[in-house]
Amino acid sequence: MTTPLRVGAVNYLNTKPLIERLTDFAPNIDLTLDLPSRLADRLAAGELDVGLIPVVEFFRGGNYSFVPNVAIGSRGPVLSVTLFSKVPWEQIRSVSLDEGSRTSAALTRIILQKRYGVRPTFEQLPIDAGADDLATDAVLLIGDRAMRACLPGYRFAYDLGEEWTAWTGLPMVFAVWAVRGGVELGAAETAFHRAKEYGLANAGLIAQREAPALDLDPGYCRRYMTNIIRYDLGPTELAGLRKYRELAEELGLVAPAPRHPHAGRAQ
Ligand SMILES: C=C(O[C@@H]1C=C(C(=O)O)C=C[C@H]1O)C(=O)O
Repeated sequence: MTTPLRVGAVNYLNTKPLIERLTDFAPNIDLTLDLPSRLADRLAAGELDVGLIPVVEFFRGGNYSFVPNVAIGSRGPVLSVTLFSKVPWEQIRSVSLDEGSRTSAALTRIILQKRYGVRPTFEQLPIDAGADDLATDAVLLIGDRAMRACLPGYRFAYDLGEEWTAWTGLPMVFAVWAVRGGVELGAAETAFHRAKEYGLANAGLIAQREAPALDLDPGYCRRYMTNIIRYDLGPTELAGLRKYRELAEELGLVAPAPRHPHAGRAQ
């Protein structure tokens, strides 16, 4: 009997291609779905062995590794990470942050402070709370609810993937399959790659199946998964990841990476 591998994935449309038939490819995987922020907390608490967690939490984790070449990212607009704002960037003084997010919550702080020179106050927006009528100047939404949100009371709808790439020229990586230190993936590692390949080859079918429950157009869901979200973690995505880490470190959002005394900065 193989020991079960406790795997947690995000319950958003963008994740479906990564988990399609995952448990068929590795029957020892025990898969649960949750918010990205909660997956990160559960992985840190040792309740999961592998989690599709926000990259900022990957950096905070210390002893994690990741499944190579799999990610949730974008290059340019991402369509599902939006800062709705009543005022332009420079005038934002208060922000509500989606409870499900950690990467984009930190990204919001980074862009506000490093790109626009402002340091607003932040509060958390509970996952079930409506966002139409908040007292804060801006509200960050991610995932499926960001894709559906219209929020006519907010003058601006800033796409943070688009902002990031326009600013840095690099892709943005939001989440990776993080593996807790000491966990051996064994044959399951192949399953993560097979599931991704299978899921991406069947993005049209996934879109058709998932769209009604999301109350979204199937063609829109298909193009989101096929043309907008980037599931690879290649050299340019890794460069984007390093840039994000560097900025997050500068703001004290993650602890500085331990560096070999004689080695140059990994770049
Ligand atoms: C692009 C997205 O990436 C998500 C954003 C995350 C975050 O902000 O912490 C975490 C996981 C990703 O699934 C999205 O879901 O909209």
